[in-house]
Amino acid sequence: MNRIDNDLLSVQEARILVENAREAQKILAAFPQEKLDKIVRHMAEAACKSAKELALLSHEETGFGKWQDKLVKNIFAGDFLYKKIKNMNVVGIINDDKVNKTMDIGVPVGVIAGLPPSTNPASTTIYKALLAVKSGNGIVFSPHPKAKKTISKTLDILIQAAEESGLPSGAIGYLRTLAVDGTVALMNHQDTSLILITGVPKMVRAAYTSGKPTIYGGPGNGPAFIERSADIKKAVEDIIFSRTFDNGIVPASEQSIVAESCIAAEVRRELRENGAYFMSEQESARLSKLFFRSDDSLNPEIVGKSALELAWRSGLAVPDDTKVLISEQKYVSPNHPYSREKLCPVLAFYVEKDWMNACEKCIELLINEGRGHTLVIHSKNEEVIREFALKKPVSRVLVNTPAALGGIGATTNLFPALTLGCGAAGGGLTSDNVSPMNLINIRKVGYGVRQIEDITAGVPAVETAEISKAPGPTSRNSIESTHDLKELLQELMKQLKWYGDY
Ligand SMILES: CC(=O)SCCNC(=O)CCNC(=O)[C@H](O)C(C)(C)COP(=O)(O)OP(=O)(O)OC[C@H]1O[C@@H](n2cnc3c(N)ncnc32)[C@H](O)[C@@H]1OP(=O)(O)O
Repeated sequence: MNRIDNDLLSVQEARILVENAREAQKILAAFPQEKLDKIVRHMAEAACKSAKELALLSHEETGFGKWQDKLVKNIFAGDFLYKKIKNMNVVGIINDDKVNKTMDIGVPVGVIAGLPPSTNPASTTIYKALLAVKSGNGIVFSPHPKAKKTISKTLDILIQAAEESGLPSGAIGYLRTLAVDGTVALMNHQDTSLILITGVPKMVRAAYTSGKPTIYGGPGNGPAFIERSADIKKAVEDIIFSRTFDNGIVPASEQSIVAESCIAAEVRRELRENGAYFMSEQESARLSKLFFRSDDSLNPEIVGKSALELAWRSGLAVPDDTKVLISEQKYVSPNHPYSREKLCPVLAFYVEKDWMNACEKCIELLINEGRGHTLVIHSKNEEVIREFALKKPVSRVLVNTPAALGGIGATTNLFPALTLGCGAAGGGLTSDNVSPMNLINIRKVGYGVRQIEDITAGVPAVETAEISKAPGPTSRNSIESTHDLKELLQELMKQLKWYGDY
């Protein structure tokens, strides 16, 4: 098939998939929460059963990360996330305040366009599919072309389990013919209500161009600040663990360390003891040539590769037990390769004289890239932690934990999520760890009716304008004298009634 035929087929397919999902979602919208929950449970069980197979396939197909850590993430989505959402009320009456006489009704948004990244193809697909069904939505996926086999296989497993337990056919679908045109058609379709996208900068731009509400996991570039009161040994272990988890592919993970000068020597020593290799200036420059492509985008060749492989590729001689490559840096700039996100086990290392300067350095780094994402602080000083949390342009401040796992809610009590919102700071719709609650609209019901006397009770008389006594619309010319506010409101109510009668 030539490229034009492929593009046309993909567009056609996208249309049919969205229309099918729309029809199926109309049925799904009438399902009570318990019925949706039963389907979600079967999907989660099926995902866990195939977690290892999918982890291996993902690694084999993309070459990103480590299959063992991908297995952890698949189980995280299929089991840990499932346990978190299983008792949540998302659709129907989700809040009934009998005292204030208000009610919240969770209403599915409709059909979602889901785009998983090549870096976490199986786990993010499981996560998005569970969230969509839990919230009564249809979802049509556009698999990332570099992880097509993994995403298709994951979806085949989930769809079979879901449809066997009552999901209307077509509620979950995916494009078989992959092309940018088809993905754009999916996002632009009039029946697509929301786009849920993780990674892929070019597709994020296309999503925004569609004009549809878009929830996306933005780029990270989070620094880890080690403050003088920290348990340095534990902080370093956390950072190395996090930075090497799935070979540094999780956007919440640390991209740099900022240490106070009074503890810098000890931090360096601990880092070396835990498998960090501090590169010379020349070695740093050599390695950095691998980071970005000529169009300045991240080079996929380095993504999710081990420190040893990166060293080998750039001709650096490093010890065999090297886990992380570190470059000592002073300045932050958009053109500086060590000031940006790299999705591999490389860290920049900054030394600042005190926590206030460290605070500024972290802000500089985040403004440079990763605005709205995540930062981590290692400290026992609650005052510093609070000050840090108050000032940083991020949506997640993690304390004394590995950022890769803390950010996604594995080692913290944040919502377990594989799409981490970056809020307005990062140009996004939400700053949440995206949950099923982000995939519904909330219909508000107010039935505790307040009388006009209740509104005006205790309101002092004020200088104001009179409204024409005659029935009909008020005009500026009818302002004649002064009345108190209570009279004014009563007059307004009369006029509103007149409109009603009319
Ligand atoms: C838990 C989390 O939040 S996971 C988030 C992980 N973080 C990221 O993904 C960071 C941002 N991603 C990236 O920078 C890149 O995707 C990388 C570096 C990881 C991989 O880069 P690459 O292997 O070159 O793949 P890339 O994602 O750019 O896509 C390759 C091509 O497929 C296209 N493509 C991607 N997804 C789709 C899709 N669903 N449909 C059609 N085309 C697609 C891209 O537009 C791109 O087209 P181009 O070659 O014309 O530029």
